[in-house]
Amino acid sequence: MEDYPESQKHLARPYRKAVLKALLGLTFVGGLLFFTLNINKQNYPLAFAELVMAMYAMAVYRAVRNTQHLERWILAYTLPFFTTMMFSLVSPHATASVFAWVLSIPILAHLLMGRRLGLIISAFYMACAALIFYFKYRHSAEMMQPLPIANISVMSLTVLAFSHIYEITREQSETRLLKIAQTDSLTGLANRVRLNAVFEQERARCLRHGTPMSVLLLDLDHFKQVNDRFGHEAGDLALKQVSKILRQTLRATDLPTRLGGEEFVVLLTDTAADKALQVADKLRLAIEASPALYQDQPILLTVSGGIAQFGTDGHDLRSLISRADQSLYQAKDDGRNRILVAGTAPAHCPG
Ligand SMILES: Nc1nc2c(ncn2[C@@H]2O[C@H](COP(=O)(O)OP(=O)(O)OP(=O)(O)O)[C@@H](O)[C@H]2O)c(=O)[nH]1
Repeated sequence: MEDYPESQKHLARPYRKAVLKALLGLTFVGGLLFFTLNINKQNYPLAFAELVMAMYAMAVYRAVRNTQHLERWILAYTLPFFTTMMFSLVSPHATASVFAWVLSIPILAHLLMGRRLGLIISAFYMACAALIFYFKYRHSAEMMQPLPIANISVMSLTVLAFSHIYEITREQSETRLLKIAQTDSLTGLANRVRLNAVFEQERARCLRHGTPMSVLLLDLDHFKQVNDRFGHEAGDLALKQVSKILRQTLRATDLPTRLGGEEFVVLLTDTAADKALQVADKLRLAIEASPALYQDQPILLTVSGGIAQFGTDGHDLRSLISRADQSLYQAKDDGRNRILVAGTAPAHCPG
C-alpha cells in the first residue's frame, strides 16, 4: 500500500480552490469590462458571451465555497472559459493581441487540474488556437512571416513546458512530504496518520462490497527488559527486526503500522477474524523464530496480540483498536506469546 492519491487530492484542494476563486473573481471583473468594450465596438455576440461568462463566474464562485466536488466545478468552469476564449479568437472584430490570452491556458489548466489532465486540456485548446490563428491569418503576409510564427510557437511551448514541469515537481515534493508525514521514522512502517487514511478508504470498500476486514494489534512482550538489559539501541534494533518480519510476511494489500512504542497495528483487508488469527499466528511464530542480533548477542522476542473484526467489533478504527486492545491484555494476562480474537475464548496456546 504505497499510493497516496486520496491524501494528495485532499492536500491539493485548498490551493486549487484559491486559484479557482481568483480566476472567478478576475473573469467576473474582466467579463464586465470586455462586455462594455465590445458593446462600444458593436460586437454584440462577443459582448453577450463575456456577460454570460461573468454571470456564470459569479454563480460558480458561490457554489464552490462549500462544495465537496471541487474537481467537477473546476471542469464545469474552465472548459466553458477556454471555449469562450476560442470564440473570442474566431471573432472577426478581435485583434491579434487576443491570442496573448492563450498563454494563460497551460498555467491555469496545470494549476487547477494537475499534470495529466492539465496537459491534455492545454494541448487541446492550444492546438485549437493554432488552427484558428492559421485560418484567420493565412492570407495575411505580415502575420504569416516565419519570425512572428516562430516567436508565438516557441513562447507557447515554453509556457506549456514550464507549467508541466512545475506541476510534476510540485506533485513529487507533495508525495515526498506526504510519505514523510505518514511514515514512522524508526522502522519505516506506516504511522497512525496513514493508518487512519487507509482505514477510511478500506472501510468504504468493505461497506460497498461487503468484504471483511480485521485489525490486529501486536505488542512486544517484556520489551522494557530488552531495553534495560541490552540498552535503548538494542531495543530500537528489535523494533526494526519486528517491522522487517511484518513487511516480509504480510500480503502487499495488508498495512503494517507502528502506533508508537512497542505497539503495532496491522490492517488486514479482505480478511475475517478467523483468517486474521492464522496470519497473526504466522507472524507471532516468525518473530519468535527470528531473534534480533545485537553485537552478536541474540535478543529473543515474542509478541502478544488481539484481533477485532470490522462490523462485528466496531465500525470505526478507535473502537476496533479498543476491542483488539482488550484481547491483547487478556493475552498478556494469559501468559503472553499468544493472539486472541475479540469476544472469543482463548484461541491459541503457545507450543
Ligand atoms: N528502544 C526503544 N524502546 C521503546 C521505544 N518506545 C517505547 N519503548 C520502551 O518500551 C518499553 C515498554 O514497556 P512496557 O509498557 O512496560 O511493556 P513491556 O515491558 O513490553 O511489558 P508487556 O507489554 O507487559 O509484556 C518501555 O521501556 C519503553 O521505554 C522506542 O522507540 N525504542
